Amino acid sequence: MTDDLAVRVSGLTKTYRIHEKEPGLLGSLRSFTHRKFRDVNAVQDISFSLRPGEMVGFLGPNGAGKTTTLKMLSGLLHPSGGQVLVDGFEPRRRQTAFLKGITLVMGQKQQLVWDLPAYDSFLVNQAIYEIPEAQFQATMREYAEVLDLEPILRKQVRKLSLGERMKCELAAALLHRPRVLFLDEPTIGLDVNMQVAVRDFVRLYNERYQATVMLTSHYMADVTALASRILVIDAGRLVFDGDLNALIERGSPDKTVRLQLSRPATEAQLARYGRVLRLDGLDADLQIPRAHVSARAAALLRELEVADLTVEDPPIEQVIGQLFGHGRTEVVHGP
Ligand SMILES: Nc1ncnc2c1ncn2[C@@H]1O[C@H](COP(=O)(O)OP(=O)(O)OP(=O)(O)O)[C@@H](O)[C@H]1O
Repeated sequence: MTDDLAVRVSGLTKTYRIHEKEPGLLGSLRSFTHRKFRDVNAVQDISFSLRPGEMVGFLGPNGAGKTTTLKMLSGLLHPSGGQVLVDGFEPRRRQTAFLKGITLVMGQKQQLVWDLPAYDSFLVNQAIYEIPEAQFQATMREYAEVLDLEPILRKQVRKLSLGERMKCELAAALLHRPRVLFLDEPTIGLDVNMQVAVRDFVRLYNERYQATVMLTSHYMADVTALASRILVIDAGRLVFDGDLNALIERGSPDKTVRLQLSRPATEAQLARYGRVLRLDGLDADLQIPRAHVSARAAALLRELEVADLTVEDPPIEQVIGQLFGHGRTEVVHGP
């Protein structure tokens, strides 16, 4: 089957059926005769598509359905409804050609063998994915250089730091040079330097191999650095699909203007331009509606003695929080 899209998802749904047991011994006994079930609608009727080479941030609060979606896209879970094509294949069939074209990296799970050096796990993956020796050597050289793996390749995985291990996990997961990457919290728990190393590697891989990347992360810096398009899922439903900037505009009608004054001003003076969020000596932050920012900034520069003025969007975490707060159920498409 051929498809010019890397990922095509239509009406994707996953319902988990969970067994509910009443508490206590009596509850346990009763559950033998009267089994009670409850359905959890983890993913509800979501549709979207990704073009080859696109990098997309997949955001949502805890329990929103991100991991469930990524597992269905990788063929680890069967959907309860809807259609999925990844790289032209139906993931649930887990055909060899499909598996050779994708990868799923889960920051909280590891595939490397704990008691062996990472290099041995790379050899196992070479055999599983039938990677020709020359390509294996070339890829190893490339990844070792970019991720600085040389000093850690021969150490037992259990002796590596979390960041070192994550770098090896990524290299192992990308050894077969997949075209589609599903990355579920690849930087979780890493220190800032390691987060940047992982981020840079993903960006380089995307550029070099035109790979499609779908990424979840609780670190907004990952998302803003890698993805310009964002999908937001909340309670199993897709509530936003569009440009990161459009999301910021929609989620927050205001901008923050940061001022450094060269002569003090009173709160009342500043309040003529916008809501005063902070006034600390010569430093002040004003909240100004987006549509008025240029005119008010010009007036501030004209009418007060300003040493420096910057205009900032609110933090993306705040924007997303506001979007969820609205409790939207239909997909909002950015431009
Ligand atoms: N195996 C399972 N059986 C029953 N319910 C499950 C199972 N896995 C997940 N769920 C439920 O499905 C919903 C979605 O979970 P999922 O792990 O996909 O969310 P998530 O967005 O990845 O969350 P997080 O950011 O916390 O990892 C949650 O309500 C969760 O409790």
